[in-house]
Amino acid sequence: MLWREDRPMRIALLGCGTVGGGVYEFVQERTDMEIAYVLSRRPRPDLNCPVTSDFSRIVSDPTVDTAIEVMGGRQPAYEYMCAALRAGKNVVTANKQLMSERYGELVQLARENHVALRCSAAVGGGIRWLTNLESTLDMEPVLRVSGIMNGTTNYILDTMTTSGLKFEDALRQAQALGYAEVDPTEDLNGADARRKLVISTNVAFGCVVQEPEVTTFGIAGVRACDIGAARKMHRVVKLMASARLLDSGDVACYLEPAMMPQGMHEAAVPENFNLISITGMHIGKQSFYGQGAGRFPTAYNVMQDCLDIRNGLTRFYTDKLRPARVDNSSIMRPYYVRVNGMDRWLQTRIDKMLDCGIITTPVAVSEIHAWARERKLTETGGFLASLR
Ligand SMILES: NC(=O)C1=CN([C@@H]2O[C@H](COP(=O)(O)OP(=O)(O)OC[C@H]3O[C@@H](n4cnc5c(N)ncnc54)[C@H](OP(=O)(O)O)[C@@H]3O)[C@@H](O)[C@H]2O)C=CC1
Ligand SMILES: N[C@@H](CC=O)C(=O)O
Repeated sequence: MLWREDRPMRIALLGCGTVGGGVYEFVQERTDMEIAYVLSRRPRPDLNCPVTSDFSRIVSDPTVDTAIEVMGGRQPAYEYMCAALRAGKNVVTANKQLMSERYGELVQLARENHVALRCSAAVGGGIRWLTNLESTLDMEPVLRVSGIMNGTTNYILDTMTTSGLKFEDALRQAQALGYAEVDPTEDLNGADARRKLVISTNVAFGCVVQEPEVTTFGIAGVRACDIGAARKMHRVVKLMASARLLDSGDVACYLEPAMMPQGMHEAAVPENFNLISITGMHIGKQSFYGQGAGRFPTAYNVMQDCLDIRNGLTRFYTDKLRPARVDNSSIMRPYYVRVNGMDRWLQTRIDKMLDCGIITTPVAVSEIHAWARERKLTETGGFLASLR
């Protein structure tokens, strides 16, 4: 690691949009850090530091000790992160897409080059979730992680529930507030939360699971009648991520809407907030709560990672990279299902008819997700949610 205590930490800021702009502002107020470069593909007369579109200038500058990647997307972010790690620079990133898809490879690369790789803002926005998970792991095995991991969808579900806002209007507001991904379908179809779940699962259980194995159902199909059906059962619809270590060493790992009983903490999570919980062997359940998206909360988490590095941290959250499979066949739950037209599979699983949907008898997560995929449930205007 190139950190030297006799001068400020010299940061290359790769991307200066919602999150990067927040980091830029925070650094202006400090003397222990400075922005050596902003990488931008267009002129930025608003910035008071060197701006370049040439990444090779950054990576070859030995005075830069830390690269903050807040550009997002796969390329060129992946290429730049790898080059920075190989050049012996610490990397702090908020990029859940890359950290999920390239997890083992990036962790290994950081290890080989003896530099820190931190991605706290990639899960939970402003919540110090991954660092708390790391601390727990120093003490005892983690058995489960679960919670609300996407600010945009929580904002949509919450405003539909509490203010009766229409889905489209709630999404527009979430976008205007800077919560949504560049392509908001990644929030709505669960892809964004799945990435966060994969990173959390890998860190929690010291494993590497493959993203496509994590069965996912998003909230793109949710309608006011689904919110109403939940309310009649004294429940609230939330998008829940869940992972559990199985006796076999594999993991149950899935993302789906859930109707949470009104008394549960998850049911009360408002706006863009996230709530993520660990279940440890001795501590039981511990939850972490805060804004899951937005400029300053996310930039705060990036800054905290930089401070950890400045204080001498040189590693990732775990060094265990054990390959694991996903197996969701042993988790059984009743589900609320609203579908356009009954079929044989669903017919045999009806427990209760509601005004606008049905409640099933307990069904395995793997089975109902496979059915929903085959039925193209979202595409045909349907919806499902487990009953917790
Ligand atoms: N927004 C949020 O609440 C959160 C975001 N994140 C993650 O943080 C990352 C950044 O998100 P966010 O700030 O919202 O995104 P923005 O789109 O607001 O900002 C991205 C910035 O990166 C720049 N950029 C993109 N591609 C390139 C490139 N090839 N070369 C140089 N600059 C480039 C863009 O430049 P230009 O202005 O020219 O388009 C823009 O300034 C993403 O990985 C996202 O998933 C994580 C947690 C929360
Ligand atoms: N689009 C994401 C941003 C933060 O990760 C979200 O809404 O949670």
